[in-house]
Amino acid sequence: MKVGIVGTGMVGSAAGYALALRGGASRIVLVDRNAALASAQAEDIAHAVPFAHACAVEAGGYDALHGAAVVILACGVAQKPGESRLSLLTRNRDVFAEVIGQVLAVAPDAILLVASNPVDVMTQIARDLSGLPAERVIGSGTILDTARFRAMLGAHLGVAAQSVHGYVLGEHGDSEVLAWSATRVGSEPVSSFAAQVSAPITEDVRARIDQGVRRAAYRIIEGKGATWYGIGAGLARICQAIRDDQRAVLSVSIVTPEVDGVGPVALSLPRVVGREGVVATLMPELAPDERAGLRASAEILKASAEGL
Ligand SMILES: NC(=O)C1=CN([C@@H]2O[C@H](COP(=O)(O)OP(=O)(O)OC[C@H]3O[C@@H](n4cnc5c(N)ncnc54)[C@H](O)[C@@H]3O)[C@@H](O)[C@H]2O)C=CC1
Ligand SMILES: CC(=O)C(=O)O
Repeated sequence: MKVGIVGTGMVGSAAGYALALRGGASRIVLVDRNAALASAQAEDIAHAVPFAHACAVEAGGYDALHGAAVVILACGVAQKPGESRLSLLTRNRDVFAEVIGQVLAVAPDAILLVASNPVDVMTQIARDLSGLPAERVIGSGTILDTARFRAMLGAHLGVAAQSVHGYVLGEHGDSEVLAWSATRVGSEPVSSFAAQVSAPITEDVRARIDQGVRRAAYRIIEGKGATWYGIGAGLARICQAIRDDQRAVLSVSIVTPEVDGVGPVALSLPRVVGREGVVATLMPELAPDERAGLRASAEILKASAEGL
């Protein structure tokens, strides 16, 4: 499967590297308005290939995206320390207005995989600009927040993150909702598992994990200027689900007709991802406070999109 990446800064290059290591693509094409950067990133990633899976890595102009099955959009500006994701909106909207027509001119059948922030509203913009069906314009959404939740909860419980089955819903951002009530570890509800391993989820533990997940990007950006490894791996994971028609349940963002009376709005819910993009959406059973949080998150995102 050929995967294009437009925007080859920290996120785009990390996605390319993760794709090469995981074997998520047979051909990776890097495009950036800074052509020298795209070339250098392609050459560097290509040097990881002998240690990983067979794939071709190259840089080029938009014409090199011809035949791509997925095009990752990681172009535009990123947050500075203390900045919110939503503050990037008008700047990245202008970038997408320039980029998406050029992508679709050569790769009209590609699934668009949006990473640029604020990723939910950017997904809605990409959908509007492209005219593609909603299920083929996928935002990475909370795939990263879900990974952070699983990592932190797994560490608290002393269990592999892979055995934690829980999701972060709504906005990839400040209003996101950790769906504690729908979380299981192995086959057990999280509270039952926590009691059995003597690691109870007290109010303090819950608040620490909640803030740890919600504030992760701010913390990491404060320390190293940007985040890239987690999202790079998440983008590669989504590509694998598409390439292999895995029907994997991932928390990703697409334009959704209605969430608790609010919509249409792009936000994350657990969704089944396969070759055609998102093929089904699940609404977890949530506690009343989580449900109210999800509705509030949807309202914030809808207002941001309408404010443009
Ligand atoms: N969805 C998520 O979970 C995450 C999203 N992000 C977002 O990803 C985006 C990229 O972040 P970074 O890679 O750190 O930024 P970066 O500044 O390192 O890279 C952005 C790249 O986009 C390119 N670019 C800008 N305008 C362009 C245009 N019109 N056409 C082609 N290329 C263009 C730039 O030349 C640059 O190489 C940001 O919006 C950031 O907030 C970052 C981390 C996680
Ligand atoms: C920057 C960003 O969106 C994140 O790391 O969550």
